Amino acid sequence: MKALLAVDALSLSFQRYSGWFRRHAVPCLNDVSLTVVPGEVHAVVGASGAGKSLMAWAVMGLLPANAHLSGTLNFDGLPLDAERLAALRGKCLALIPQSIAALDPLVRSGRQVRWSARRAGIAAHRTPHIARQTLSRYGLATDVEQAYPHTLSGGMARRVLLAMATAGDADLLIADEPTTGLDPCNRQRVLDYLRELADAGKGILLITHDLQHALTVANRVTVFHAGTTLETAPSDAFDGQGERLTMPYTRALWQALPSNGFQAPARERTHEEVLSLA
Ligand SMILES: Nc1ncnc2c1ncn2[C@@H]1O[C@H](COP(=O)(O)OP(=O)(O)OP(=O)(O)O)[C@@H](O)[C@H]1O
Ligand code: NI
Repeated sequence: MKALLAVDALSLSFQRYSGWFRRHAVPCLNDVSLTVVPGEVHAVVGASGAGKSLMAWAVMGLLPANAHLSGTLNFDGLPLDAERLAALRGKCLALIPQSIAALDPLVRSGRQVRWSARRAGIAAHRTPHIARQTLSRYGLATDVEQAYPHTLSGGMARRVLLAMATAGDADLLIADEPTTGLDPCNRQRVLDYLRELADAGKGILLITHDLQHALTVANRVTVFHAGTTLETAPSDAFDGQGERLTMPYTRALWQALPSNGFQAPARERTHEEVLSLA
């Protein structure tokens, strides 16, 4: 099936000044590759600082000016250059950002969702209805529409971000840690909703720390480590002792889950050891 999103050999570094004139490049991503096809939830898992959010920002064209990017990004078979990104962002590609600081503190939640719908090209007279419908889908009552972000709990604010990203019915949704701070019931509800979107033909890139919960909805899982993609495996390969997983690091992640008895490796591996198949 044709990929909705194809990230190929993506590398990223930041230019930093270490003196008045001395510049050096700080590498953050190296040879990151993955695809998202319509109808799938593709989970991206990996430790904190592995580069998962940076990849999301790179796809959305939201990196700061000192970022240097190489490799290719394709959306629906065509290169995702700056011009195309500007036209598609919010309409065809949407991001649920990791931080709730992305909400505007001075604007009521309902209005922010209406703006997102408007940016996605929905006619102005339809946006109040769409905003209400989207918020209620995530269990947010009408009073949340009137609330400013600082009066919401962390979990409620996260669901407002989710409503903003989904109000425009984008084909590709990148959800960066969308369940952080949610209670188990709401967490599963959000994951199930992402699954429903995929079943309706959308492509979902689900960035998470939580392999166990990701596996309840994902078709495929890509494992990130120290700025690179180690392996992409189908969800059903996360089974037994992980015999169908290629990389020892992926197997170790699987075996360390509570349901597998917290089998921790004897010692932490170096990055070189993680990259090797031994
Ligand atoms: N603007 C920036 N300039 C320089 N380095 C940065 C910048 N933004 C992020 N980094 C670095 O890039 C690395 C990857 O960060 P990123 O936020 O993508 O990790 P992550 O996998 O999303 O982690 P988490 O699971 O904690 O969200 C980190 O080491 C971070 O310090
Ligand atoms: Ni992140």
